[in-house]
Order: sequence, then structure tokens, then C-alpha cells
Amino acid sequence: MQLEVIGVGGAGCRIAAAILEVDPADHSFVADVFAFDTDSACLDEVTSIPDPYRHRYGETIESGLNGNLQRGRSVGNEYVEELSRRLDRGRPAVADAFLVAVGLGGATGGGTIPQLVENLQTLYDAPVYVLATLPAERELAPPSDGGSDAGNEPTARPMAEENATRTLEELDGTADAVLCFDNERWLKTAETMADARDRLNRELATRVATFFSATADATEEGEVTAAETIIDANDVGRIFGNETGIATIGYGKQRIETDSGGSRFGLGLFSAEPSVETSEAVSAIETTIGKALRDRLTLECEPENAARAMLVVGGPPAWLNRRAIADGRRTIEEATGSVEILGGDAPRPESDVVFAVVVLAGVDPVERLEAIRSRTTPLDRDRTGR
Ligand SMILES: Nc1nc2c(ncn2[C@@H]2O[C@H](COP(=O)(O)OP(=O)(O)OP(=O)(O)O)[C@@H](O)[C@H]2O)c(=O)[nH]1
Repeated sequence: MQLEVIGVGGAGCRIAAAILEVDPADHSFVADVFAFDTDSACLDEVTSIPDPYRHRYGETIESGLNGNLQRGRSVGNEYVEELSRRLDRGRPAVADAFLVAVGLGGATGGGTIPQLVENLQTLYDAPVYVLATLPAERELAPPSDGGSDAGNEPTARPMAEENATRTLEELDGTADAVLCFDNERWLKTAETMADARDRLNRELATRVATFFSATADATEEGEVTAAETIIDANDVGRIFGNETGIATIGYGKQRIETDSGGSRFGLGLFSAEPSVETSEAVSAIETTIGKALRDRLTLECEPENAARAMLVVGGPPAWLNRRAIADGRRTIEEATGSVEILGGDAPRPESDVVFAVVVLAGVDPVERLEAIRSRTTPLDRDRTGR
């Protein structure tokens, strides 16, 4: 499948750029990448996105909206048509889906994307998925006294959780699904968002790219090996759903021996066919699926609270042991309590890793989101008109 990736606001633009940077040449899933921001300094940084696809809006705004979501909404409202027109520089009409990246704690991204998503839903038939970061708790606090930055942000965003809750409420019923990344969970002790963001964005982009590239056709740059079970845009749509469900991704990989030790290439006299010890392949697949399910998800949740799940296992074809993949699927079934599960494989002849991606979707409840909501004052229904 081919995605139109649109980053809005600082986080959104940086994440969109990170995705473009890891889009694999042999299975490219990125049709176009756009970066939209009110802050020109941020747009200047995302140089991997070609200039015509970077767009500053709200010309009178100096350097972002500083978390003022109400202002963000009115700016979003004013500029949504302009942003939608900008997309005509790409190929939105033939995209299989839109992926709109945003940091939920902010005002530019948070203020604009509900309206942008709604507009995309009106203009195009393709589903619109939101890729959203949740704010870290340390962002809420003012800078610490005494010079030690002990994990407190140089610039606090006291409204970040409130903004996140409001923006998720606004997206409810418009975005097909919201794929979340929890900054809090991925930051190290005493690390600031500013210090960590490039690392976090690479981690997130790797997961997004590994998953979506499994749905992309091989380009001429890649050696073509057909997947046994191909996953496509329809499968992704089935798993993500269209009711603004929350989704999270788990990822595991294991490097394998490909050019020495005889594990990949058979040394038999009569065969140059790759041969792999079954036990090695089974073990690699078990390990990676275990990691994907049990190591950090992009948003932690109880797997049994997922309504749907997808497992993608990839690597050199000789390593993709059918029985191990089927067993892995059963592991996911058990962990999730046998919800609707789709599986696929991603043969990568040139690769020296076996990997697994698990997507859990329609997750409800999510403890972390409940906690953020519980700290947010009840919605002012008069203000939003809902
Ligand atoms: N993972 C990740 N999160 C980020 C990054 N930058 C910011 N964030 C998060 O996103 C939230 C919003 O920050 P921005 O995206 O810069 O905000 P904005 O949408 O540009 O809005 P304003 O700055 O208020 O105009 C922050 O509170 C952080 O939680 C980033 O590069 N990566």
C-alpha cells in the first residue's frame, strides 16, 4: 500500500521526516510526505522533506502557538483549505491511506488535525490514520530549580495532557484509527524531550516503516520474492477499523548469520539453495514474536483489551518457517483472547534480520489514556458545541 504521510506541528513534521528517512527503497510505502507548521524554524529543520512539500501557515504567528489549543483550533479552521490544497502537489487521490502525524500535547498540530482529518475524509475515499504522540509527564512541570534539569523540560507544557485529551475527543468519529506512541514510556530517566526526540522518532519510524513496508509491493530495486500471505491496504483497514480505535505497535528483531557459519547457505555439493536449520529458524521467529508482544509497545496496553491484531513476520525467505509463524499467531491469539487476527509475511532476501511486528488495534480501555483523561477537567461542551 502507498501512504500520504502528513506531519503537522513540530512533532508531526519531525516524525514525518523520520518515516521518510527509513522508508525502504526495496519496499517503499511512502507516496509523499508533507510537513505543515506555523513555526518556520521547525520546517527549516526537516530537510529530508523536499521544499515544495513543506509549508508554513499562519504567517502572523511568530514561533508556534505555545500550547494554546483554542488558538490552534481557530488557526486550523482558517487554514485547513489551504493545507488540503497543498496536498495536490502530491498524489492524494491515488493513496491507499493517509497517515497524519501529530504531537497531541501541542496547539498547532492538535488544533489543526481534527479539521484536516475531517477534510481528508470528505475529499478522498482512503482511510485516514492518525499517528499521535502522548505527552511525557515531565513536560508538564516547570523547569527545576538549581540548575539541575533532572528530566524537567527547559520549556514546560503545562497544558499538554489537557490538549491531548481535547484533541483525541475532537478526532473521535473522524479519524479511522489513532496509532499512539507514548513519549513518557520511551524516555529515559532524566532525559528531556528535546534531547530524546530524534531517538524516539527513529524508534517510532522504524516500527511504522517495518509494518507498512510489509504491505508495499517490491520496487525494481529489490529482489522479488512473493510473500506466502500478502497483506494489503484492505487487511490494514480491517485491523485498524474505522471507528477511531486506538492502535499500538510492537516490534522485535534478531540478527541472523547469513554469510558465515553455514547457517543460511547450504554447503552441500549438489545444492546452492539456501538452507537453514529448522530449529534455528523456529527459535528466531519465536524470539522476535515474543519481543514484539512483550517488549515495549508504542503505547502500553493489555493485549486482551485489543479487538483486533495483526502479526507480520519478515526476513530471508529460508528463515520464514511456516509452522513457527503459525505457532506465533497462536501466541497472539492466546495473549489477546482470540480476537480477530490477521497474519502476513514479508520475505526480504537481502536482509540479515528476522523481524516480527504485532499491531494491536481497537484497544479499549488503555490505562495510560484513562490516567491522562482523569487529570483533565471535564469537557466544556458549550465551547466545542458537542
Ligand atoms: N516523539 C516526539 N514527540 C514530540 C516531538 N516534538 C514534540 N513532541 C511532543 O509533541 C507535543 C507537542 O509539541 P509540538 O508538536 O512541537 O507542538 P505543536 O503542534 O507544534 O504546537 P505548538 O508548539 O503549541 O504551536 C509535545 O508536548 C511533546 O510531547 C518529537 O520530535 N518527537
